[in-house]
Amino acid sequence: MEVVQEVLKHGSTHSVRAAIRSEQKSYNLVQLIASSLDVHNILRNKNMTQNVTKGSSFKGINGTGFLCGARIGIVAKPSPEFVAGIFGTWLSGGVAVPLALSYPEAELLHVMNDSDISMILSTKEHQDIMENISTKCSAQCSLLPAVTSMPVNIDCQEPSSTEVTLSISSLMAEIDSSKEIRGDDPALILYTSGTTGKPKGVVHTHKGIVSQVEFMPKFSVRGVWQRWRESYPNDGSKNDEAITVFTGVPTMYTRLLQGYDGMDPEQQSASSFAAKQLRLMMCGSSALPSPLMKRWEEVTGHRLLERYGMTEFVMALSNPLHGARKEGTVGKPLPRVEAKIIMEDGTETTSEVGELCIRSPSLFKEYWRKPEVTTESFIDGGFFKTGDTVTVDDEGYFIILGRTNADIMKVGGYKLSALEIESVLLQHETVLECAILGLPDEAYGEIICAIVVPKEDAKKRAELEVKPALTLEALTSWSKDKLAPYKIPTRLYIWDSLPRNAMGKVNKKELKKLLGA
Ligand SMILES: Nc1ncnc2c1ncn2[C@@H]1O[C@H](COP(=O)(O)OP(=O)(O)OP(=O)(O)O)[C@@H](O)[C@H]1O
Repeated sequence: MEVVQEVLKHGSTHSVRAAIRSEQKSYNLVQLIASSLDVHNILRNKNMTQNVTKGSSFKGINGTGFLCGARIGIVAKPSPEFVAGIFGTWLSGGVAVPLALSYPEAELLHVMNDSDISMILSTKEHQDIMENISTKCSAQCSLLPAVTSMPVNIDCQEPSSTEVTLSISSLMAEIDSSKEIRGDDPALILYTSGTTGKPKGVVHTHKGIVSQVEFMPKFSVRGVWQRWRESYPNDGSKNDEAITVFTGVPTMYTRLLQGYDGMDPEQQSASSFAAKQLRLMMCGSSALPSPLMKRWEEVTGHRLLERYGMTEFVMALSNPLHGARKEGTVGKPLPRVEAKIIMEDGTETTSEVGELCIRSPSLFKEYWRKPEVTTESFIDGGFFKTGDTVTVDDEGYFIILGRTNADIMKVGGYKLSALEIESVLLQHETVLECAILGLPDEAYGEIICAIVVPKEDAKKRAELEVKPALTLEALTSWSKDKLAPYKIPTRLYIWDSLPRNAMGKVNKKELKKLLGA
């Protein structure tokens, strides 16, 4: 209940102000909370209380709220309905499981079966698909009610303060009547990207969520550039609802640059101008290669602020807002986050290479139904072992060398970081994207394999000349003065694209299996 109570507290003071803007409409907290209560009533009227008590198809955990911690799947694009769906679930004592629309059916079913979803709440546009899928995992389905938006001209029809106080207190009365939900109870199960195996359900508590906020819009290259240009037309004016902060994953910035390169000079200039006006641009979720960071700065004037996070604790390390944003690093621990590096022998280091361990107020509670994995993931003192190999520079900025079991290659006695080699190859004029992985080898333990996606113009040239866009010989000779001899790839594949998951990450474990076979 803690999260909802926090929202209600804000609702009492900021209820008439817009809390969310979506597709040119605004929604205030009273509207969101009222809609959450509708969701609460839908859940209540579905006879779920009875099901929980009888222990039938409805599987609850703990004894909190009338849903007793049953899992409710939420299927909606980023919208007020999504937020109301989550709040409604929490008001009812349920655990919300956001289901990504970009997941293929098999992955969606994995998540639904793994988290044992009792009910799916979806918006109308996804109703048919979800009703079909729900039959395959015996979940019930219901529609998320549309949230009423604020009148366009809020000055004319602003609700009176009495109306607002009444709305808030009647909502409070409803909520207080449900069983108590504690800060330590599960609130949300987020699934990891599945970069290194099947996605795991990460359980976050009400208390953990109160310590942070997050929102992620749908991504479209043309849409993003257009939104920035509309925000800041190059006559120097500024739109009232201008975007001021943008955050994305490295693949998004690569795609945005591709989109930029395809524009005519006039549109390029309008786009650069608009992007320059934003206050801040951030990047995270996978390594931001230096060439990409530099090119982005040339085009938009923004030195991307790189951060490091995981589903398990959301954000932990960050370059500073004010101060040096150092390329190739993810900065230092955020306030109230503690980070330490543990070497293979279990000792702590402040300068060597080792595994990053994090302790933070936003740390998750456990992996869903994986008690052994949960136990193995923590060390004494409640520090979480991230599985990432890192080091620190002499100013205390953390450098991510990669996932220990996917990005760290053991080649003839050397431990090499795939991320470091990828960052160098991206400087090659032909290379648009690349992935480096270690393939098993009898003599060396592993050999370095590069998969390269060539840039469009290089691809076209190669097709015309009927030869590969890049050869291993050419890459080797180009790499000689940039990489130590033992870091130069000895196998090269040229592909049209890299298989990426919903977060834009490459599953190297899968690729290794594929190429090893
Ligand atoms: N700025 C960054 N630089 C390099 N790597 C990063 C950065 N930010 C996040 N990461 C990587 O992303 C991981 C966290 O991503 P996420 O929680 O989505 O799980 P995943 O590792 O992609 O998938 P799974 O845990 O299912 O295998 C981190 O452990 C780290 O490897």
